[in-house]
Amino acid sequence: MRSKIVAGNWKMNNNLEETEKLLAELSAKLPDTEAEVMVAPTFVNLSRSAHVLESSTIQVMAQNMHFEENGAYTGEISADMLLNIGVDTVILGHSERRAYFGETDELLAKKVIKALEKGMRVMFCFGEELDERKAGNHFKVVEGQLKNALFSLENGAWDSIVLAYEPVWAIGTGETASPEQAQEMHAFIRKTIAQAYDTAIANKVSILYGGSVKPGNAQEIFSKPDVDGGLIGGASLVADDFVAIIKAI
Ligand SMILES: O=C[C@H](O)COP(=O)(O)O
Repeated sequence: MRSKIVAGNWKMNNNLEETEKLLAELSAKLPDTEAEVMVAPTFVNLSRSAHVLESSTIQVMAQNMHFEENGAYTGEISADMLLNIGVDTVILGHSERRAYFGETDELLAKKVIKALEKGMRVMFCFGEELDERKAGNHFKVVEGQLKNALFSLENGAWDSIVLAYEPVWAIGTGETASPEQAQEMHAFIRKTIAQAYDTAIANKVSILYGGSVKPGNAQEIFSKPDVDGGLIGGASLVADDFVAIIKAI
């Protein structure tokens, strides 16, 4: 059975003091849930967050990592460094990494392979731009992103993959995909995986939706059969909103 997951991507927000405050608030208000709850603070606050949440059910993720073991890569962080501070899940392929830092499917494939080789879990993000949807190319774009970055993985690798479909036009814009649009794409993603691998793999992978999920729309989006939770940006920075979204699942 695939897991339900609610994950907060804190992006480049919150200093150490603010991060600790948010973690404390979240820990105090965390509802009883069968869903996995995760947060991804910035790199500078990651070690402290992992320490604070050591005995919590809230998991800590990194927002990115490099595909090499170590070496002369100024500004970069390796898988081993993350594991060393107790972080074993990494977000890869976020549209902001693709758009502002030139991350391609080919580069992401290398990062995914390295993370899996190290025994990490990968939350792989992908999704179409507005012009691609308007042109009716969204299914093709999404299929291409999956194929280029993930479809050379062996069957067993899918146990460590979580997918996050994030239509770029819905990220931070307040414009959410309708629950029907999310369901349509998630069902398509599952079908595409079933064709490339098999139905058992397609049915066990968690597929999260991301893009302007808020307390007011979470329940309807999460009620769709192929939506297994959400990757939340802005609303995960406000403890009460994030908690309301966790309750919605
Ligand atoms: O990683 C999270 C997504 O980019 C969604 O961000 P958002 O909830 O602020 O639209």
